[in-house]
Amino acid sequence: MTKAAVIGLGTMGPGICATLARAGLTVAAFDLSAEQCARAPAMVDMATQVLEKLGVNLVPGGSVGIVESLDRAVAGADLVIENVPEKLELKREIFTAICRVAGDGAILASDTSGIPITDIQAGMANPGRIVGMHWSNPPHIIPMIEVIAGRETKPDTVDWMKAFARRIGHLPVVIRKDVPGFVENRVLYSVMRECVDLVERGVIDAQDLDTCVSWGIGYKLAVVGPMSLLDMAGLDIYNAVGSYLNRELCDRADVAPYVTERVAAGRLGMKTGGGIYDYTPEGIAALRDERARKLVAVRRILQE
Ligand SMILES: NC(=O)C1=CN([C@@H]2O[C@H](COP(=O)(O)OP(=O)(O)OC[C@H]3O[C@@H](n4cnc5c(N)ncnc54)[C@H](O)[C@@H]3O)[C@@H](O)[C@H]2O)C=CC1
Ligand SMILES: Cc1ncc(C(=O)O)c(C(=O)O)c1O
Repeated sequence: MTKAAVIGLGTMGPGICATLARAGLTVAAFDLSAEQCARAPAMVDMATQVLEKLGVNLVPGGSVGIVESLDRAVAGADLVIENVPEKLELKREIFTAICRVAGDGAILASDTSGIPITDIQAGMANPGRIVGMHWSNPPHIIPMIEVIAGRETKPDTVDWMKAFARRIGHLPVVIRKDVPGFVENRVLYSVMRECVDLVERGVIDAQDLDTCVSWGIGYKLAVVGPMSLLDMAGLDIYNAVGSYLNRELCDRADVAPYVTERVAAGRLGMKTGGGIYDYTPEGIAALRDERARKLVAVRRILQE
């Protein structure tokens, strides 16, 4: 397999392109926005530099080209990765367009954060080749990729995706049931819901919460996974603490005003210069560099 198509060049697309090219693939990328297409080459270069620092397997000959249409990107591709916004109807529109152009043998993947693959593939041509390929941000640094089969996904497609993830130097995890949010985001969003609730209720301020979690459970979980941590702490401890604490945890089914109010005000975070914290363009560049450097250093240790 040599050609991949990446549809969508926002937060995730450029890092995915760089990772594929690093593995020797010819990548054709497309985004509806001319502005995103214009900024993409610099973002791909930044990710490529990080991959060089990581020393991730280099297969010579890879490249990334930005093309002028989805059809041009998808034509002749062995793998297509959809990376458009998290809206089911939009993703279905994109997959319908992809299926019109893609070869019968092409694998069609969605980087959806948690929309069931079954819902994306329903009614599509040759749905057995459609699979979830959920990367984590930043995609060129975080190696774990969730592989999710929808109801109609062929087992061969899952096997292919597992092997492909390894081929590009990543770590595939097969999610056995096509549940909303899969696994990573169900865990992440339960943590995020509790964190937002604690800050919103004034139990702790945002900066101290980040310190508490990053240097506490975040640091520990990077080395000791949750199931192993239960054995390390003792299931009796979990049993005792959970017996009174579980009923106290945030269980809201909606999104906290702490978030919805900021979204309504256009304060989306780094992408708008401010969200929970405020940022300057220089500060964002410095943060991105520092975070990439630290993530690379931690990944090197964790891979020992
Ligand atoms: N941001 C994150 O941390 C992660 C996001 N994801 C998922 O990946 C997908 C993409 O997420 P982001 O990159 O963050 O979104 P984004 O909003 O940053 O980028 C989406 C890109 O898609 C483009 N686009 C919109 N409609 C299009 C169309 N019809 N044809 C071609 N391009 C189109 C937009 O111009 C934009 O550049 C979403 O499903 C998201 O849930 C997955 C893992 C992590
Ligand atoms: C806030 C948030 N939401 C979704 C994702 C994802 O994995 O889809 C991430 C991420 O870190 O990748 C995220 O931070």
